[in-house]
Amino acid sequence: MLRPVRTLAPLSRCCSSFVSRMRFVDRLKRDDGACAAALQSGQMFLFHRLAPLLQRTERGTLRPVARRTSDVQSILQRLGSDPALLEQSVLIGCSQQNQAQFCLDIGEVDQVVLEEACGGTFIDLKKSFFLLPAAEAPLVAKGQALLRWHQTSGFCSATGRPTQRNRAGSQRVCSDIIYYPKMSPVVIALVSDGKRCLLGRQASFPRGMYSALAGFCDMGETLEETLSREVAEEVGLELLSVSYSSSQHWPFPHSSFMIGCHATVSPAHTQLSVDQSELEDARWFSLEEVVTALQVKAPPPRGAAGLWLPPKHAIANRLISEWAERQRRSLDGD
Ligand SMILES: NC(=O)C1=CN([C@@H]2O[C@H](COP(=O)(O)OP(=O)(O)OC[C@H]3O[C@@H](n4cnc5c(N)ncnc54)[C@H](OP(=O)(O)O)[C@@H]3O)[C@@H](O)[C@H]2O)C=CC1
Ligand SMILES: [Mg+2]
Repeated sequence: MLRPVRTLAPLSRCCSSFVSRMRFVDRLKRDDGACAAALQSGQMFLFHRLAPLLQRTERGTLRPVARRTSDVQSILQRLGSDPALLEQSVLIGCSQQNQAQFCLDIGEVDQVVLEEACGGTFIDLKKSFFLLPAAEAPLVAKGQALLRWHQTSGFCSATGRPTQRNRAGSQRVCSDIIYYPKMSPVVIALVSDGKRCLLGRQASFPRGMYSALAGFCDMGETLEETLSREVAEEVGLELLSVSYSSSQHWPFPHSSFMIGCHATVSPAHTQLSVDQSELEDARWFSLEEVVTALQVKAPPPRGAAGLWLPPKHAIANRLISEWAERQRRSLDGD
């Protein structure tokens, strides 16, 4: 059963400005002239070979550097780069101040020279993502995903000819074939037997880290079918129920659309049969273990036991936190 559990409060609070920003972005996707004009007065997030330009904050976190397009233009001129590079910029959104936001990969220019000119450091997204503010990490991830898509979609898979992009970069075209940016749908679920929750780890995860079970949707499957199949394949259990929680764009390894759910199994059928080719381990964890792990801020030291959960930016963390909160409330009789 699908049951939306998240409300859209921020939309209703600033509805008119939200509507105008969304319509503005939509117009820029459709109107190349309007998009070119918006670029001139827009904000630019720079990348170097898909690594975003970031600055360190006093608190030890990172934040993306947004430069005015005119500044980027002058920097490119000063460095002797082709000003036509700006035409490769891709629209990623609109700021609260109604300024169009773009991203651009300047991989052709020497990284160190560019960092000095722009004031920041290009840091691999895998290393920086979890140090970015929750409000800005999705924008950086979206920019990287769109730039990657353009870098790998230069040719039509039907005719072999070069594809042409619109000004916003929201599509690429070869005669009458239109290509749109691609995402892979993934279902992720926190499975519970009523008292405990099920977490698994892949051999590639950092030491001690366990997460909710996830799997890519096969062609033709519903969300519920994907989840039932993945849980059966990975841990040998049959689901009783599935409810939707929330979703997230996930940039690793490429663009996935993560659909987050809660799922239950019968408390009478909880014996795990882990497919070792997919998971290194899967276990049932008590509420107490999960609550303790949610408070752990850094990975446990080498050799130390203890559960470590995915960081806050990951939807897995949200699902685990929701489950813990619900369990706590039901124990308190709320
Ligand atoms: N944000 C979050 O909180 C979390 C995000 N995730 C993300 O969810 C994704 C899926 O989880 P995972 O358990 O690995 O998935 P699966 O259990 O589906 O296993 C991954 C395997 O599925 C195959 N596969 C099928 N379709 C695709 C596709 N479209 N793209 C890539 N591989 C595909 C590949 O196998 P083969 O190579 O043999 O073809 C791949 O190795 C991962 O990318 C992971 O980063 C996972 C957990 C938490
Ligand atoms: Mg999986």
